[in-house]
Amino acid sequence: MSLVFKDVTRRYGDTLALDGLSLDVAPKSFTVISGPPKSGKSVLFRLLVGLENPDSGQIMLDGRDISSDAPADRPVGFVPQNFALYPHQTVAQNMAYPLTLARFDRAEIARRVDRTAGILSITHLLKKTPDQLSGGEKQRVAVARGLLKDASIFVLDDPLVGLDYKLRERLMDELKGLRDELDATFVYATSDSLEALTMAQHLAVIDRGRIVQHGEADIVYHQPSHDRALDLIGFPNANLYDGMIEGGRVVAGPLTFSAPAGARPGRIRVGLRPEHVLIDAGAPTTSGALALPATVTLVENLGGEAVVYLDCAGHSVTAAMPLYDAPPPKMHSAVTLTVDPATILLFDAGTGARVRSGEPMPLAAAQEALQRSFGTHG
Ligand SMILES: Nc1ncnc2c1ncn2[C@@H]1O[C@H](COP(=O)(O)OP(=O)(O)OP(=O)(O)O)[C@@H](O)[C@H]1O
Repeated sequence: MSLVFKDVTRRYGDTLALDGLSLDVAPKSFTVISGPPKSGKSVLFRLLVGLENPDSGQIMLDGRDISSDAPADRPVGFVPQNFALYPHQTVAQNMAYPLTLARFDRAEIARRVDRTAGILSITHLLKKTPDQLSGGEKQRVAVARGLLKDASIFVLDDPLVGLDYKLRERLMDELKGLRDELDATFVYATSDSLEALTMAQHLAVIDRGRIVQHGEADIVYHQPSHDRALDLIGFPNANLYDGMIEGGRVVAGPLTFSAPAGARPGRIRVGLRPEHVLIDAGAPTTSGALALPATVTLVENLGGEAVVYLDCAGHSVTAAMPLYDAPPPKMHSAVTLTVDPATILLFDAGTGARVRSGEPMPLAAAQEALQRSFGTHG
């Protein structure tokens, strides 16, 4: 079933929660919507399940606008962010509650509860009450309740928030398996970009009520079409510097390098992923690589890799380095950073749209790209 948001706007007083948001969700995909807190994820979902109506715009299921249909008439299952289980009811009763309200017959309710409990491995919990469950088990029950509906689209609003990492990882795997089993479309919101990258087949980056980029997760990570997508997706955060193109050179933060052919002079934003900043890597192997003296200000050792924060000519630089063949540098030590200019991303300083290297983007094209990334496809 195809799901399309078309120019959807939702305002609360002075707050523009959704700002003409457009998004095509691929049928039967596992689509993750990732964005910072307050970017509009929950509001978008409340509109989709019918708890609220948009001020303008359309929500289309298989080409039909459902934005004013009653929630019960929408083939959409919902796992909300804040779930509450009724303390005096058993897990089975908690799960069954929405179906009981919708006056399903008992046999059908029992069949669905058993099936969904089986899929989520909570059959042994069905007779327990919520106070006998761990945090992870409660979350699993809440997910099960949302999946009980006979729906073709399931909406999960940050359902793993607050769980410890191991449990989250396991539940993430299970949710992906569930999508396959139910053969439905899953739309999943998270403000954790690592979780987004781990889970997503399709990734939509939301920022201030708009989709800034939508595509395969790999592409969004490696080819961000907008500086906000680079900034919001990935850990550690990307390096971003405002700078200028002048006399055929880009100067931004600690980086100075030849401007791509035909790049127009003026303001520019420059982005660099931490894994593309090499520390004491020896003589550069690529011609034109930048060699920058820097001082280590902080090292976070994550076991297999280290995140190293540096000062480079008065600018902060973050590097991520694997630790398999070298230990991390010492605090306050002087090091040399190597950066291959081919890994540096350029963005229009005004619109934030990506400027492809070697292919300067005139203003009109940049604006068009921005509209596209804020538009249906991204
Ligand atoms: N009922 C409401 N009344 C007023 N403002 C609201 C209401 N619901 C949401 N907002 C505002 O709309 C914006 C988007 O909120 P939303 O809850 O969708 O963010 P979110 O991306 O889900 O954030 P989080 O990750 O923290 O859940 C926020 O500025 C929020 O304060």
